[in-house]
Amino acid sequence: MKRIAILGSTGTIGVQALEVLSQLDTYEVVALAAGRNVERLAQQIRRYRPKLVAVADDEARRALRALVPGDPVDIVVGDEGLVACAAYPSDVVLNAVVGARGILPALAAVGRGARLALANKECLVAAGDLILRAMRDAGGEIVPVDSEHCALHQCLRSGRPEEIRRLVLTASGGPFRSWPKARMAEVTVRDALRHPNWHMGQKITIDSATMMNKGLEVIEAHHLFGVPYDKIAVLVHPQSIVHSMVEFVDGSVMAQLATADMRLPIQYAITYPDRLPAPWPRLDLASVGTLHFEEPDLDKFRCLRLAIEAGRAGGIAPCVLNAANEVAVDAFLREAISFLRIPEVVEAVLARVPNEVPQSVDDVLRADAEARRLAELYVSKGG
Ligand SMILES: NC(=O)C1=CN([C@@H]2O[C@H](COP(=O)(O)OP(=O)(O)OC[C@H]3O[C@@H](n4cnc5c(N)ncnc54)[C@H](OP(=O)(O)O)[C@@H]3O)[C@@H](O)[C@H]2O)C=CC1
Ligand SMILES: CC(=O)[C@@H](O)[C@H](O)COP(=O)(O)O
Ligand SMILES: [Mn+2]
Repeated sequence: MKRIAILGSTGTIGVQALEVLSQLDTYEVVALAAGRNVERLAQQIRRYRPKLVAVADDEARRALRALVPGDPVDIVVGDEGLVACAAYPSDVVLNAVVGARGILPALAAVGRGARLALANKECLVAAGDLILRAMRDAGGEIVPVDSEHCALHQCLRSGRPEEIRRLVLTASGGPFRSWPKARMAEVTVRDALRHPNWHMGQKITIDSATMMNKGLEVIEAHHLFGVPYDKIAVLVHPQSIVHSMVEFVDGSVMAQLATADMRLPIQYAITYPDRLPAPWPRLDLASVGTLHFEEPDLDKFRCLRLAIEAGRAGGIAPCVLNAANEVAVDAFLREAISFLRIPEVVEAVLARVPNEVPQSVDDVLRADAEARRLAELYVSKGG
């Protein structure tokens, strides 16, 4: 049996991961971490019998303990709890928490040489250089769960870095791909939460609607595959069947295709280098008929442009972009700001924080906190 810790076990990725593990039957779930959904976490504890669980705070711990009164499981809290779950002895840590909260557990996992199955893209955006360095120093590894990066990982299995001409990340374009720019001022939370192809948590669904998700993924790809920004392209593909492609120097293009089902990348990241049979529906290209592609509109989707610029700027700019975006998305979901204010808040915060190269994770966490403070100020100005 291999041992696995799942961070974000109550979220959309976490729940699908436990479903995948139930079918594999060769993994022992040793640790689970979640935020405040203690009812779902209690069910998971009863079924998977982890040794350690983490929840967001003491209130959640009390509520969880009341639901599993006689269970021997240890319950820890907060960011220290998340790190304790990542540090708990295991072969694989699946990081599927949302947001920059994923940085410290990612460092804890790769820093002890474990495999990090990575869904939490925000940690690489904010602290990619530090996480990659910690991974190399400890001999750990990262296998991406994000569907595009899982696709690229598969396309690159037999390739050498010097053979890559460019990575092509596909993007669905989100629910507003075909809306005229003038109509974007009318976007409601309900509209933005209607992703055309994927059922995901609220934060990433809004990121897909602004196309910030694709910008974060460009930065994620830069770190994961060590490819410079001028060799990473974004191509809109509304069907989300081609999950990404690699163009090689001789003109060959390798693509990975599959139905839009995250159980595949989750299983791949856990079992790699093994590719195991799976029960989910297969791709039927004859019934799909035609695959459609188009260029992204960087004028309509300002978040995508901002993210690419922050990635190219490097230093703490991607961390600042990410933190400001988290605050702005949260405010949009609370209906405190409009959809079009999201890029405005991000751009204003980026302009206020001087860029520098972070030397340590403390530098990153300080920049994250400062960007959040400024973003809250812009949000409180309303609009
Ligand atoms: N969903 C998808 O298909 C994809 C997701 N990703 C990435 O994976 C990550 C997770 O996404 P997704 O599953 O959609 O998100 P969800 O919102 O569905 O789940 C988020 C998880 O994080 C947990 N969490 C929230 N706050 C805390 C906290 N303070 N401490 C500990 N845990 C906390 C939540 O716990 P609780 O609910 O108990 O509060 C939940 O388990 C994101 O980074 C996303 O970008 C990447 C590609 C695809
Ligand atoms: C499933 C997954 O990996 C998401 O990141 C997805 O790609 C979002 O779709 P968009 O292409 O609309 O951002
Ligand atoms: Mn993705």
